Parts: sequence; C-alpha cells; structure tokens
Amino acid sequence: MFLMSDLDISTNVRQRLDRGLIVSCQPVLGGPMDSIVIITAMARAAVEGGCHGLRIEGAANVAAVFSAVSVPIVGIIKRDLTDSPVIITPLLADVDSLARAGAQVIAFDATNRKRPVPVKQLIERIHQHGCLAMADASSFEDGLNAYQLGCDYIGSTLSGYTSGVAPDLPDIGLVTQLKLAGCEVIAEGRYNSPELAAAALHAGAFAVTVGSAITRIERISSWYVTSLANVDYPVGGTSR
Ligand SMILES: CC(=O)N[C@H](C=O)[C@@H](O)[C@H](O)[C@H](O)COP(=O)(O)O
Repeated sequence: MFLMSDLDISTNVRQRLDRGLIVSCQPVLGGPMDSIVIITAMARAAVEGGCHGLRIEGAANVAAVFSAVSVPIVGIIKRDLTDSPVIITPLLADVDSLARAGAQVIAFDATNRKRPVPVKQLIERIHQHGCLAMADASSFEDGLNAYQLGCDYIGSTLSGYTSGVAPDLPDIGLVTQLKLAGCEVIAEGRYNSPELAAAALHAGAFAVTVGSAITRIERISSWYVTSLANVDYPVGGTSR
C-alpha cells in the first residue's frame, strides 16, 4: 500500500494553498448560522466557488468538514481562558484534537502576551503530528519570532485586535514587512473585498484568508445597512 510521508503531505498542502483563497467558515458565535450542518454547507459552497483551503474553528467542525471536502483545512480552537488573553489554540491538547480531526495546518495565537504554552512548544507539537504550523501574529515582532522558531506560515490575523478599536482596512504593510524578512505570509483580517485580497498577493502574500465578507451574513448585512443609512438623496430629496 502507498502511504504519503509527512514531507509529501506538507508539500502537497503547500502546493494546494499557493496563491489561493482560504475561506474561514466561522459563523458569529451563538448566531443563527452557528451549527455544524451550516458550517459544513458553507465549507462545501466555498469549495464549489474554487477556494484552495478552509479555516475552521473547533475539532468537531473540523472533523465534519474534513469528511465533506478535500481541500486543506487550517484548524483552530478558540477558548476564553481566565488567566490569559490568548484565544486561538492556546493549549497543546487543542493541537492534538485538531490534528486528530483532520486539520493539515494548525493556527495558533503567536502574540507576545501572557500565555499558557510557549510558542516554541506549540510549533513543535504541531510538527510532531505531521501538520504545518501557522502563527496568528499581531505585529512584525510576533511573526518574526514564530518564523525564527520554525513556524511554516505567518498570518497577519491578529493585527489590530490586541488593543484599541480595529481599523477598517487590512494591514497590508505587515504582509510586506514579513515577506521581506523571509516569511511565507498568509494575509488575514479585514480582506473584505476581492480587490483587497488581490492587493495582499501583490504585497507578497502566499495565500489570503477571508472570513466575515464571505461567511458572516450578520456583518455583511450590517455593512449594507450602514451604507444605505448614510445616503442623502440629492435628486428629488427623497426616494419615496
Ligand atoms: C481576530 C480574530 O479573532 N480573528 C478570527 C480568527 O480566526 C476570526 O474571527 C476572523 O474571522 C478571521 O481571522 C478572518 O478574518 P475576517 O473575518 O476579517 O476576514
């Protein structure tokens, strides 16, 4: 029987994600779309649209999506810890359950904050499972640190989310900075239009992850509502 080695699997995943779209299927927590059936349907629909990969939260969701599609899955687990601000895949047990569920890439918070497990240990554990590691960074320093510790992909995921109010636009400058330092960069966070996603590739991104603009109907709906609410009617004074 022919078995793929870990090296073959990671080469295969790299080739499949290269310059592609990764669709994050993370419904608004507790919202009307927050169910395993809907997440799996969203994932299948995204694949039908041609995406190269999926980002899925939760081991049960990863397992369900893994059995429904054949594109690589970036798995994460989100937790609310009492003693740390780190939310995305903070624990070694999270890495283990994501790998068992079928994630080929495992992403984790790589920020320099109080954390239960050091970044180095998370990367090592991900690699022990034969998976690729993705660091969700908030800054150049986070990303470079993870890269120097052997992380395969650096995401701009947490830029704008560690203090204050997040800006509207994505951090394309961070993509360029990390790329120039030698990282393979996954642009993620506020790529809310196809044009912005393309700009990330121009800036040197290896792939682009898009979530809200594709899979969070509540957000998309609110963008349109806000835009319409701000319209003046210069011609005729009213629409009615
Ligand atoms: C900051 C944080 O917790 N980001 C999360 C990471 O998994 C998700 O909530 C985002 O939807 C994802 O990063 C994709 O970004 P956007 O939805 O902007 O396309």
